[in-house]
Amino acid sequence: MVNTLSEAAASADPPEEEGRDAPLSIFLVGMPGAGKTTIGRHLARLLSNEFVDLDHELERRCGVRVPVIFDLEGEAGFRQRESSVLEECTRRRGIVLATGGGAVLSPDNRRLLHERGLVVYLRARVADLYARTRHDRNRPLLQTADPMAALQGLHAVRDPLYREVAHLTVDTGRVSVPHLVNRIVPMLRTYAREPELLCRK
Ligand SMILES: Nc1ncnc2c1ncn2[C@@H]1O[C@H](COP(=O)(O)OP(=O)(O)O)[C@@H](O)[C@H]1O
Ligand SMILES: O=C(O)C1=C[C@@H](OP(=O)(O)O)[C@@H](O)[C@H](O)C1
Ligand SMILES: [Mg+2]
Repeated sequence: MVNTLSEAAASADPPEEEGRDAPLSIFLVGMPGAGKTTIGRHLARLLSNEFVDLDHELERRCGVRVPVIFDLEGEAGFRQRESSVLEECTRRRGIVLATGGGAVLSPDNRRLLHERGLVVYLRARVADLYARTRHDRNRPLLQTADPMAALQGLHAVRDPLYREVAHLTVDTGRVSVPHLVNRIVPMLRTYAREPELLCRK
C-alpha cells in the first residue's frame, strides 16, 4: 500500500476522461452510524464537490432499498454489487464518497480506496453508534435482538481494517456534524499541501 496522498495520486489509475492532475477524491469509511453519509454531504457542499453515497448509488441502480437487496440476495449478493459500484465510483476524481460500513471487508476494495483517493476514517465509540442507529430500520445487520452486541462484533472485526485503509482518522464522539466538517477541511488542506506530514492512522 502507498503511504501518502502524493503516492496515492501517482499510483491511482486515472479515469479515461480525466488526467492525473484532476483533484483527488475523498473517501469516507467507518462503522454504521459513524456519520459518513451526513458528514460527506456537508463536506462536499463546503468543498463545492459532488457528493456520492455508495449505498444510494447502489439503490438507484437496483431500484430497491438496501434491506431488499439483503432479503433477495443475502449479504454475499449485496457485497458483490457494492464492490462493483465501488470500483466505478472510486475512478471518479474530485468527489466526496461516503462508503457503506462494510465496504472495507474486501481486500480489493481496501486497495482501490487507498490507492485512488484520500481515505478518512470517521471513528466513533460503539455506544455513540448505537445511539445514532437504534431507531433506523435500514441497516439489515443491526436488525437483531441485541444491536449493541452486533455493533461490538462488527467493530472488533472492522476497526483494524478502517485503520489499515485510512490516510486520516477523525474522532466523531460528542462533536456536532458542522464542527466535525470544520475540523476536517483544514486537515484535508494541510494534507494536500504537505502530504508526507499527515500520514496518520
Ligand atoms: N457527529 C454526530 N453527532 C450526532 N449525530 C450524528 C453525528 N454524525 C451522524 N449523526 C447522526 O447519526 C445518524 C447516522 O448517520 P449516517 O450519516 O447515516 O451514518 P453512516 O452513513 O456512517 O452510517 C444520522 O441520524 C445522523 O444525523
Ligand atoms: O456495515 C455494513 O455492513 C453496512 C452498512 C450500511 O451503510 P452505513 O455504514 O452507511 O450504515 C449499508 O451499506 C449496509 O446496510 C451494510
Ligand atoms: Mg451511510
